[in-house]
Amino acid sequence: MISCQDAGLQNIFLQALEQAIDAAVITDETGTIIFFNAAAERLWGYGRDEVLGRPIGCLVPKGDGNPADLVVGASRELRIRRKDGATRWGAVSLSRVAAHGRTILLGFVRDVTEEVARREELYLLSLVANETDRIVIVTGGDRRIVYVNRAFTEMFGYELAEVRGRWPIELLAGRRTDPKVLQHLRRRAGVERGFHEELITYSKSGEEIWVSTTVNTVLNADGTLKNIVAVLADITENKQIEALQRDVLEALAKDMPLPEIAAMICHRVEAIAAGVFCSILLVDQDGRLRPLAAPSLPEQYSEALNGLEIGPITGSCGTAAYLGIPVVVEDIATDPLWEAYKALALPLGLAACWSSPIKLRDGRVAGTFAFYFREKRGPSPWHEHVVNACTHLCALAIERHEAKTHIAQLAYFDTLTGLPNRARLHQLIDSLTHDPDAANAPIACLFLDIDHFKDVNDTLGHSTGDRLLIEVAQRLQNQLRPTDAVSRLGGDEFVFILPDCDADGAVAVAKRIIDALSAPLRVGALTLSVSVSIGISLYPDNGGDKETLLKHADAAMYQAKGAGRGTYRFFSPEMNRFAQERLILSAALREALAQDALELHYQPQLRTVDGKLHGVEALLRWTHPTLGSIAPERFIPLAEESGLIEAIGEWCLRTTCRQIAAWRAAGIDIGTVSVNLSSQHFRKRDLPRLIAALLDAHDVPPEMLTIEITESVMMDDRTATIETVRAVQALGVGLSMDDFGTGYSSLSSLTRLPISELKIDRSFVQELGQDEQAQAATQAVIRIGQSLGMMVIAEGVETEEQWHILKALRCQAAQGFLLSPALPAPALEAWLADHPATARTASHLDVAWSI
Ligand SMILES: Nc1nc2c(ncn2[C@@H]2O[C@@H]3COP(=O)(O)O[C@H]4[C@@H](O)[C@H](n5cnc6c(=O)[nH]c(N)nc65)O[C@@H]4COP(=O)(O)O[C@H]3[C@H]2O)c(=O)[nH]1
Repeated sequence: MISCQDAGLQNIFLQALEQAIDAAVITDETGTIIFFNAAAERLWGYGRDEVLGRPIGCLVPKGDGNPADLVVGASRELRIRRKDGATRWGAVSLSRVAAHGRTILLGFVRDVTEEVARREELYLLSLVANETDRIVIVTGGDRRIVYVNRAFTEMFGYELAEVRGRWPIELLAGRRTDPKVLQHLRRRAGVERGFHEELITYSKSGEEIWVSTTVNTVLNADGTLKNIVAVLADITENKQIEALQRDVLEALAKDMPLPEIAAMICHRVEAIAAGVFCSILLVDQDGRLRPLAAPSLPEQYSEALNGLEIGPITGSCGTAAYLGIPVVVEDIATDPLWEAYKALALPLGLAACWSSPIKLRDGRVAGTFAFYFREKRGPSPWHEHVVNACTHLCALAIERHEAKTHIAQLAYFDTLTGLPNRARLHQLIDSLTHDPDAANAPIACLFLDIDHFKDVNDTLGHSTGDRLLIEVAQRLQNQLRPTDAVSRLGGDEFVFILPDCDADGAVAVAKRIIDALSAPLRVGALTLSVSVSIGISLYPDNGGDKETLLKHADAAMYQAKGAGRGTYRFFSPEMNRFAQERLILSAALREALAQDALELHYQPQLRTVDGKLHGVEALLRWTHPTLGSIAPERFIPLAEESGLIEAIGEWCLRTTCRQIAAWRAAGIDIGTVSVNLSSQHFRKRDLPRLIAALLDAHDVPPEMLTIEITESVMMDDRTATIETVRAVQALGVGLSMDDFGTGYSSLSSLTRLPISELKIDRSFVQELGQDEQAQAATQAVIRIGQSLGMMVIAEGVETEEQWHILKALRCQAAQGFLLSPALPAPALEAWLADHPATARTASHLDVAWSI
């Protein structure tokens, strides 16, 4: 107990201690509690009776030490253990009092639990602000910086002291900062809560940093601005990748060549990912690596990889391409994948290589994208991020390149033979004739046409024709010097362009080509012999531009054809006239058809047995207003080439039907009328319908019409042709085989189609009486035709002798100048009137030679 000489004063002191706001605890020198005021009772939750006489240690949690050991005079915080088990914090100030030979310890304790908690919270918050990678900037209500965190200092290089009081935007914005974004920031900061912007900022040293910023506004209770809190993240690398993506897409849109795009990707990636050497390789169709870009690797390294076959243990790239998965080699020196190749990489200081396959949308591995490192290591997540973006970009670029190549292939190359096409040929001639280095150097242009190709197409079918063209193209290509080019213009026409080649050189090449093609070609199961006709024109003498050069070579080619085929001819000015004439004729023929200026003449066919009329052959005549009469042998091939032949055939059929109807109406018995149709008509399935409609429209009995077909129709084994011929025959119309014996057809093939009539070609007839073999051949044709139940008619009978021989050979009918040329309808009628002996009798149809 405290004793005091002045009991009154003692009492005052005790009252003061008792009523103190802070808890007051007094212990004696042994640490035993001798005083515990009311505030202490509240703080600890103990009544004083429960603690007086107990050691002071009972007031703090076990293990926190003895409060009596606290330094006297200093203020300390210690934990308080309350009676209810809760813990609170108290700030203790301790005094030692010595009087009357006794020493006591007086401790005042203030409850600071809330303060400690707030301080802890602040400490944690400061951790958040300072230990994060995010940059934090806080401004006051005047928008000037009051706080920046450690990340800010690390990123921008400014200490808090340097930036305090400055405006953040003015501090960080710079040359390339988007002014619009700055304007947004100024307008929204301090007004809106939680908005984002991305902008370029600048560090103290001037380094450009892309940041994404989130800005929050803190207001006072009265709504005035208290703080602005901006949290920034460095997105420079993402932005760099985005920029790279954008630039690659732009480059693609601008049609930048693939190697340039690849080099750009490498350069940019090396700038983003420091210490990396980039390499992009392509995988070709044979599974071989082809360097595309590796701008920072020595050229000889890329060259060494060129042509390397991909496989399961082929370094990083060859293996990645082979397996289709990324391959990480952290140590080239020891990794088995590099065993065979490390000697290439190690001397260059390349220690590690990580390669990823570039996969296209169809799953095909088109190439590899690789990172080489100088130290042994694998990729970081950031590297992976870059590579993911880049393999995607590379795939896009390669796909685009392939699509472009394919389009160019379609646009500039013939799909059948793979040779350059006409468009490419034009480009080539232009580039040669416009090359200032090769000014006036002669260029030879060789125009090739396969002889009788049409017959192959018509008789053996288009697929055989196509395969023949492929074989021919192959042989032609084998004749090329490295500087020469051969292209296919279409059909069976090929053009050679021989730079720096004079007339002698052109002859040598022409001969070589003719030779090369003279050996039989195997086309599937067939062996075919082909020959070519070649026209030669020379630049600049025969033409100073591509059109003229080609036109003149074409004209020369026609001369080569005319000279017996299988040979070559040089262009001469006369040929030009000939070629022009062909053009003029073609246009004039079209006009004649449109203006109904063509005519049909009819040549009588008489039976040899009694001289009576068997029928007539309708033959086309064209008289040009200035050029005069033009022979069908000139204009029919033109019509076939220009596609006019179909319309001409239709016109002939219509005119014939109309004429038959007119004769029938006039009571003139003309027998059958033969109309010549080209093989092209039989490829149209609507021919039977057309004939049926014309017969019907003019009320012509089908047996009065005979269609003359050529051997090429008979040999055409296309289903469409065979079906059309059969459908025409099914109408009741006769089918006559024209010019028999002049082409490829064999007698046995006669049975394939429902032929009712055979015409012996006039080349046989003209030899009758002079050549025994011709007579034997004619006889054989007559016999076989008749044995197949066909009518046999001889063409081109010009002499009595021929007529008598044919009669003796029992050829049933004949036509020819001896009897009558082809005549216009009125003239024919007059001829018939003048030759009453030819008049048909009712029984004559039954008369036929039999063998
Ligand atoms: N040397 C000689 N020739 C004679 C004699 N008798 C008739 N000729 C001619 O021989 C040709 C017979 O016609 P082709 O063999 O069908 O040969 C025809 C035929 O293949 C074709 N042609 C004629 N008209 C047409 C037609 O309307 N359409 C089609 N597609 N071709 C036609 O043109 C070829 C030639 O017709 P044209 O010049 O009219 O020539 C006709 C005719 O005038 C004679 O005694 N001696």
